[in-house]
Amino acid sequence: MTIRLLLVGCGNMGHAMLAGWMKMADAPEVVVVEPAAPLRERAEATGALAVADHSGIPEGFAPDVTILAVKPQMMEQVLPGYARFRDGCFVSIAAGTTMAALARGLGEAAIVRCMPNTPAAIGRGVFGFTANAAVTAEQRALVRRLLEPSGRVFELDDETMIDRITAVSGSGPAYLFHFIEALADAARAIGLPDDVATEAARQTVFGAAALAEAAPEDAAALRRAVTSPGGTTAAALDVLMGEDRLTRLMTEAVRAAFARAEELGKQ
Ligand SMILES: NC(=O)C1=CN([C@@H]2O[C@H](COP(=O)(O)OP(=O)(O)OC[C@H]3O[C@@H](n4cnc5c(N)ncnc54)[C@H](O)[C@@H]3O)[C@@H](O)[C@H]2O)C=CC1
Ligand SMILES: O=C(O)[C@@H]1CCC=N1
Repeated sequence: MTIRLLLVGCGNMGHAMLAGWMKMADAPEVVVVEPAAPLRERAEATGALAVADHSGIPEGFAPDVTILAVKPQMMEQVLPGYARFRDGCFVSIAAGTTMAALARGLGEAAIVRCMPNTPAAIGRGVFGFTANAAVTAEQRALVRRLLEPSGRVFELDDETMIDRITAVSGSGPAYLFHFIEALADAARAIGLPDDVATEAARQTVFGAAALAEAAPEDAAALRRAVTSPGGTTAAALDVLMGEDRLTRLMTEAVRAAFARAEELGKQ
């Protein structure tokens, strides 16, 4: 049976998920609500029907799943327009927005909090999700059917885990993108031509990530295989690993993201 989806908000993350769904062999029927005309056009190019607000949703469209993909700060004002779809299940992807806040806007409803990431657009996402007590086994299976083609799915039994995974995989792609920028800047700083610096940094991250996925060894073993005793890598790793510098920096960054998710939940 074709899944009927209502996607509310088709910005960066909403569109990434939409792109993933529309590549599924049994692609769902999707109605998108998005106020920005260029983003509606982009959504329609995938095969979805896009409307500017909830009053434009076709009469009789009864979504199995309503995905709430607006900014956390918008959620409170957006929810009342969708409470009428509570025969289906709701999936919020907003960082921080709590189950309690979602239930205040939607009433007694089956609600899933999910944290995706943008590589979902190419089937390489990471998703954490947690469901409230009203979500049936069928609805849970439906959510998995929607997420699994787009990446790795982790069901987490405690809502606070969603704020934690937000700080790791939700925000994580940005950390890696910044790593590429930083490596390219460092390459320029030691005199590589600009275009070589940019491409060498990008390709090194792609190659290393692909190898980390394909090789049977774990990351530590792969790192050791690059590191000749007394060689160049050891000199660089002394800087990164000395006093656990990079681990401490990553931990500080991830803690900041987690704290922000918790703060967003209190607004
Ligand atoms: N960007 C990312 O990598 C990730 C984002 N998220 C979450 O996804 C949600 C959306 O984030 P982004 O896509 O980055 O933001 P965005 O700003 O790109 O997308 C939000 C979209 O909602 C639309 N919108 C505003 N008011 C609306 C309304 N009343 N009805 C329907 N649509 C409306 C906006 O026009 C915009 O296109 C946020 O809650 C964020 O926490 C979660 C995981 C990763
Ligand atoms: O930055 C944010 O708040 C959202 C949530 C995870 C990724 N982007």
